Amino acid sequence: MKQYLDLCQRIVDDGVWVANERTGKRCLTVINADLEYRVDRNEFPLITTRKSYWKAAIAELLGYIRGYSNAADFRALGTPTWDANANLNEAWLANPHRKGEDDMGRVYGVQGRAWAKPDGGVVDQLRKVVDNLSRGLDDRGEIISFYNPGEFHMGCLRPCMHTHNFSLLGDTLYLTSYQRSCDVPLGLNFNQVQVFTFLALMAQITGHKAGVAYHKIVNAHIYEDQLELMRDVQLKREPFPAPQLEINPDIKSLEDLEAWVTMDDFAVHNYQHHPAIQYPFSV
Ligand SMILES: Nc1nc(=O)c2c([nH]1)NC[C@@H]1CN(c3ccc(C(=O)N[C@@H](CCC(=O)O)C(=O)O)cc3)CN21
Ligand SMILES: O=c1ccn([C@H]2C[C@H](O)[C@@H](COP(=O)(O)O)O2)c(=O)[nH]1
Repeated sequence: MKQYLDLCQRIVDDGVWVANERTGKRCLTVINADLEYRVDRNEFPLITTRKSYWKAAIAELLGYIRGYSNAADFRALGTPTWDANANLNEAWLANPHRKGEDDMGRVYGVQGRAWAKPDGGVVDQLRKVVDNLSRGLDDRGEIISFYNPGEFHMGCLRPCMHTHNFSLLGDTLYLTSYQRSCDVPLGLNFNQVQVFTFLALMAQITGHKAGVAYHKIVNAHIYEDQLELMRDVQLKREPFPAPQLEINPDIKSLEDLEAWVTMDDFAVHNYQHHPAIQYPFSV
């Protein structure tokens, strides 16, 4: 929690105002942040200085793992977080590649599970990583990348957390995740949960111990209409100790994640938090 608050304070103290054309808003911005999550100690990096809707964050991750491309599928899993980008962004609404209500296009999980090959067929990046790790192999390229510039025009948003790189040291699995753009009040609250949970789940289904997850962020920002709430409310609060994440031990394979897992297979223990803060969301 301290590293999150330090980053928020750093943006407030040292951030530079940058105009963002896509949203028409200004963002207070810093470049480069390195966060670490101790999955080995089960220190779940949930924000405690406001109520965090962690189930929605895990639902998003599960949707990416399943390769979803439709906001309705995300809603069915338990998160409305893709509704606005799928249905309220003018540029995407006018895009001829959009296949109707709720379509997100070729974003995130579509690239992770079905990256189109120029010579036909698709690459299932996640399947390859799971198969290698399951037999104890780290080929130094256990990478899942959602960043496909050749298909940006076919999706509602470029991926923000764009690359997940897994590593094996002995029987311990590590994850390094890269994020190009981070809405610190809203997005990071979710992304921390996702990086932690992704490592915990991958360790569980490939039969390894979970180690540390490293989260590398390039552009970390607070939108102008979020600043007051962050500076004058959230940053004035004292954090509570980290809670713990419990994952149903019956989840043993990628097929389990695809077929039957729901948010009921996740529980958080000892989550003490301050009251919710509703931050404005920029589409
Ligand atoms: N501007 C922006 N920020 C983001 O963080 C973001 C995007 N756009 N677009 C793509 C996804 C969608 N994400 C989202 C979208 C909404 C919330 C949100 O409204 N969170 C609320 C409540 C969530 C709930 O009730 O389930 C929160 O208080 O955390 C969070 C992340 C993260 N990403
Ligand atoms: O997982 C996510 C997804 C999105 N965001 C934020 C970061 C930015 O504020 C917007 C995306 O806008 P771009 O113009 O494409 O950078 O969404 C996030 O923090 N985490």
